[in-house]
Amino acid sequence: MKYSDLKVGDTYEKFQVVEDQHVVSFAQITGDKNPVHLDEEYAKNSVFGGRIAHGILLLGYISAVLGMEFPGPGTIYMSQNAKFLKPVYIGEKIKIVVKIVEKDDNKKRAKLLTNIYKESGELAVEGEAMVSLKFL
Ligand SMILES: C[C@@H](O)CC(=O)SCCNC(=O)CCNC(=O)[C@H](O)C(C)(C)COP(=O)(O)OP(=O)(O)OC[C@H]1O[C@@H](n2cnc3c(N)ncnc32)[C@H](O)[C@@H]1OP(=O)(O)O
Repeated sequence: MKYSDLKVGDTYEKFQVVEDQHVVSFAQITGDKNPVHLDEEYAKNSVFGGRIAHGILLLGYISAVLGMEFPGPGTIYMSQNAKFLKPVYIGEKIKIVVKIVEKDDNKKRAKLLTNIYKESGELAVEGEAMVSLKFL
């Protein structure tokens, strides 16, 4: 995709299953072995009632969309903010939505809405990213 192909309002959606192996691998890679992600018994007795995905793993799925699909290879992260509004459970099929909300044609940058929805349709992660698209 070229910078000139992208328009404000363009939207991309992707479904992603949060696999147990993703959570286990993420915990091993980063060292975040918080029992709410890994320990069934602990998580069952927590406020969430079951194991949930790391918030940053969820942002990783967004990163993968930005870097590989929309806008795609050449996209460079400048910033990403996020509010984790609802927990996402292991095995859930989430919907990732990326939308171009602003373009800066001089700097070839874009502001993106980056949201994740639960299977129930509830907003789980509300976020915004700024990306450089100079290298598309
Ligand atoms: C460090 C790692 O190992 C751990 C993780 O990664 S945990 C995984 C990522 N986090 C989550 O999955 C958490 C998902 N979010 C929630 O379950 C809930 O939002 C919460 C338990 C964090 C907070 O719930 P609660 O205390 O019940 O708050 P309310 O829903 O009653 O809302 C009250 C007001 O706070 C606002 N708010 C709620 N959550 C957030 C948030 N994440 N960020 C910013 N603001 C939040 C909410 O909008 C309400 O605002 P209002 O103005 O009063 O309406």
